[in-house]
Amino acid sequence: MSSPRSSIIRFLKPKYAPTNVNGKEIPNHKNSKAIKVVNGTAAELPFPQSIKLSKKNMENTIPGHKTLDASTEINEKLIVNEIDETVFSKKCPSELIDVKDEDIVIWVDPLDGTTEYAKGILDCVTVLIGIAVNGKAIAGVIHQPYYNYKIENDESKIGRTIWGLVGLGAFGYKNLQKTQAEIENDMLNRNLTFGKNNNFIIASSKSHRNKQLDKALESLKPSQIINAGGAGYKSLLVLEGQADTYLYPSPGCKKWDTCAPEAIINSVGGKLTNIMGESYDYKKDVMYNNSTGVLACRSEVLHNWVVNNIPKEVKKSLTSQL
Ligand SMILES: Nc1ncnc2c1ncn2[C@@H]1O[C@H](COP(=O)(O)O)[C@@H](OP(=O)(O)O)[C@H]1O
Ligand SMILES: [Mg+2]
Repeated sequence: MSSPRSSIIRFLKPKYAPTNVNGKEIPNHKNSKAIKVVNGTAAELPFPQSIKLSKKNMENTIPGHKTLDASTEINEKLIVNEIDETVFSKKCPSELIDVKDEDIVIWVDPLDGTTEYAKGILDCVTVLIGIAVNGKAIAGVIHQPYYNYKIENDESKIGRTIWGLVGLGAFGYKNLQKTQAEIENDMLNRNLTFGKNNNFIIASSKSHRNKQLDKALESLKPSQIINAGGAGYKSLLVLEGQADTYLYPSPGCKKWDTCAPEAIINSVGGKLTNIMGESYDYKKDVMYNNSTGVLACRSEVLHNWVVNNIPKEVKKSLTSQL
């Protein structure tokens, strides 16, 4: 049997993946001169220099708008050489041990929550690294470089890294301390009903609001709506139970926004798909846009309910644009 070090799990350790981008490498937002705001979006950000990618990564496919290609010179100082042995202390699921490099595609968003970053709303900023095998989101890293920045003066305590692997679980986040059966039962007990006021919380876009979203919210009638920036951040709200659902019934999110969140949420028993309940394909030649929206829930029961209760005209408006 192959050693776990030759398996997919090696991408989740700092040596080969930018999992260890800590607050020190992310420029101090207040002193950064590199930000210009163009049409509400930050341009000329000091990324991707702050992402550490080893040359080894370059042998895999890393599609994306803000990513590096194989010819890019990488500053040696940015390459992480230390090994995080805690990752290797976990057992790689047997079906992933012998995955071939050519079947792996890595989707990187070096800065998710761009609009919020430009506005200084720093909790929402994440670095996303999603690993797909044969088109399926299998493993992911969400790094939140400014986590705790409002309450913590000690720089070493600012920032955190959450990672997950389907078949193994997720690590580095505040676990709900409930079994998946308890989470599912809790949702069943809420008796969600179409068009009635329902006891659940939806997180959705702060900076990309639109008619489809408003229409869906009108029908689902959640008890609370959290408007927050970033696909990574909203996925963390779902992972940690601050929101029950992340819903974005609109095109705009890209594969690099959802690959890592999908893998992490799926790895704990939740589900991230398009609004029809279908998983996205993360092969290297796919369209970058997630044109049929995003729906993530920590509970599969809730996920099914939302899929079945998103108004037909909202679904139609997305599929008719394909
Ligand atoms: N209508 C739209 N146009 C462009 N990008 C969009 C978009 N809707 C969502 N996105 C992208 O999806 C991610 C999550 O969006 P939101 O914060 O609105 O939920 C953001 O990634 P980036 O911040 O990496 O650009 C954002 O740019
Ligand atoms: Mg993004």
